[in-house]
Amino acid sequence: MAALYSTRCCSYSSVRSSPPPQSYPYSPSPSKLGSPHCLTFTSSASKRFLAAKVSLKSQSDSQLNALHMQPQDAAAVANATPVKSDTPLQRLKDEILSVTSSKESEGSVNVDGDGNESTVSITVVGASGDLAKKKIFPALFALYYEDCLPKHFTIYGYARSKMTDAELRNMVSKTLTCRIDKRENCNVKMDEFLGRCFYHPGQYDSQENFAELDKKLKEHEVGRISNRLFYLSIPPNIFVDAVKCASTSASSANGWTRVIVEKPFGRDSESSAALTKSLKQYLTEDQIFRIDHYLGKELVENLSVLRFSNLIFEPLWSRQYIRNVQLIFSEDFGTEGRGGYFDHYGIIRDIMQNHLLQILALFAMETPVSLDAEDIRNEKVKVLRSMRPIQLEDVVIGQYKSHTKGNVKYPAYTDDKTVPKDSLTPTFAAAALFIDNARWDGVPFLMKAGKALHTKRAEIRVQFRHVPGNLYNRNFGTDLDRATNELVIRVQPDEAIYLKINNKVPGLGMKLDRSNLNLHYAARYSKEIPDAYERLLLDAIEGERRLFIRSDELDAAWSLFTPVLKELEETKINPEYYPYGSRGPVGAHYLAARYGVRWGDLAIEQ
Ligand SMILES: NC(=O)C1=CN([C@@H]2O[C@H](COP(=O)(O)OP(=O)(O)OC[C@H]3O[C@@H](n4cnc5c(N)ncnc54)[C@H](OP(=O)(O)O)[C@@H]3O)[C@@H](O)[C@H]2O)C=CC1
Ligand SMILES: O=C1O[C@H](COP(=O)(O)O)[C@@H](O)[C@H](O)[C@H]1O
Repeated sequence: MAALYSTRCCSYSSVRSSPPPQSYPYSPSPSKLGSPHCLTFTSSASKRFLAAKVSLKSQSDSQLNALHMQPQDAAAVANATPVKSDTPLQRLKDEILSVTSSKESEGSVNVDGDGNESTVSITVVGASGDLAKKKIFPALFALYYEDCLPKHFTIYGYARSKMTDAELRNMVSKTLTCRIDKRENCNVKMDEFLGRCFYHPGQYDSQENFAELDKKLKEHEVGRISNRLFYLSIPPNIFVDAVKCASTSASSANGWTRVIVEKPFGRDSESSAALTKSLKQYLTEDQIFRIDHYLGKELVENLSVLRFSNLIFEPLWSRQYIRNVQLIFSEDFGTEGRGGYFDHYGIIRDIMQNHLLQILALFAMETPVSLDAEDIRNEKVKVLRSMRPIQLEDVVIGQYKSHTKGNVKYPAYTDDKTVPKDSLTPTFAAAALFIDNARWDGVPFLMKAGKALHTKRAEIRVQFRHVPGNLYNRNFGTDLDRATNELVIRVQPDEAIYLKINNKVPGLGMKLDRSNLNLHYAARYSKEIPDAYERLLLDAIEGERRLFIRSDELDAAWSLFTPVLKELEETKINPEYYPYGSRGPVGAHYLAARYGVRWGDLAIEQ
């Protein structure tokens, strides 16, 4: 369960610009801020308290509300002299006590019921690789810098490459950066952090090597309750071997063991189901944290806040007012260096089936019962399962070709040595999707994703319907589309949420223009936005599953895309070639036009 305002006590939560409202169940006292110990209390106890309060709500709303409970009050209730068992107060007490004790071994507690301290060991499997260097170690350092990691933690790198601890530290140190807005003691913190990083060389399919790792982890855990997180930052063909060895030879004996799995989770329904089945031989669903790093991005996380905590959006969030929704991803670089991987997957599997579809599900879901991970994921699955099968004619694919600009020659996709010269793999795709439910019936959700385009951007564009009988129609000439409102959620770069409205240009005449009501993050918030991997790693440590993909979500996502992917591949559809650095194939415009849509990112004023 997660709260709208972070319950985390580490300064990570300082991203918010104003304090939580008084009615929120827990505001950390200043003395707790920054203390690694309080991670336990804020994230676990207040969540459990909320769970207890929510489940009791139906019994006696007014009486419970009258209690004005805070976690400290909850603790007081829990310690109070027993009262008659049928009163709301006693029931609340029972609930708090039972929820607190039942899942203790699961949460990121630092102290168990008997006062024993626990420790978290994080093993980055594939530590010598690109993702580990680029994202995982820097994110772990950022969490350490922000005092978000538990007091007792150890980080192990594991890979086949021969490296000493010192060499790993040297490698990692080159990738660490300080926050732009927080540099105080950064070098000291870096040294401290590196001192907690170790390396163990080993094969991914060797029980023996993982048993050696286990031995080393135990030395660091010095008898404390051991919680272990394995991050699989390795190619997918070795996921199962690594999971088998980690779970049988290096899982925790007395705490939790969790495994973060990176995408790709298969390449179609069958391979994904096979992967899930294999993983579940060694892990329960609760132990598997399938990462989609787009879910950790600030503005994606904010989608629910925008929808469910502002009166003005949710009433408009349906076919009645929304004409179309656009999910746009573009990168201004190609697949250079990753061609081998990419050619096996293509842009639909790389971006659409996961990142864009996840955003779509969050955007379109019904109001969840609560912010609990299962409630949110239940609603997302419903959306995915309500989606109409994608028709081949609703998909456009493209591949970038070489282009010379000035004196620079940009390569074609197939110029990459690891890509077959005759590859038809799409580096661009656009698709029209539909959700056949009461809320979204008939509303096109247009997706567009591409590599080697003119810009790097990820955004959600919501185009609203025309104002019926608009008194000012004549001010817009024949182009009524220009008069419709558009909400843009710019996920990256330069995060922003802006709403295009019609406005009178000041003056004696009646001239209208379109202006933006603009929430520009850089202007509004002085804090640096944490990288998605920071949020996701912290959630995995805390056992928060809301931003990870459940297996039924994954199945539903693959069921939607597998048939059309198969059709594209079996019929060997030729991609439309577009120059490196361009806006992509014109076919995307024809596709949009078929549904009366104009891509929002083409407008002059964006
Ligand atoms: N890089 C990125 O930006 C992203 C990556 N991912 C996913 O994250 C995972 C890791 O990505 P990335 O770091 O780029 O991967 P790498 O190709 O860099 O591989 C990671 C490590 O795995 C080992 N390895 C590589 N190939 C093999 C092989 N064929 N057999 C056994 N071991 C191998 C290597 O370590 P050693 O030789 O030392 O054992 C390597 O350093 C992958 O699943 C990828 O799809 C997801 C999103 C983005
Ligand atoms: O998962 C992936 O994401 C990256 C884009 O991530 P971003 O956070 O930099 O926007 C993409 O380049 C890569 O192809 C894909 O596998």
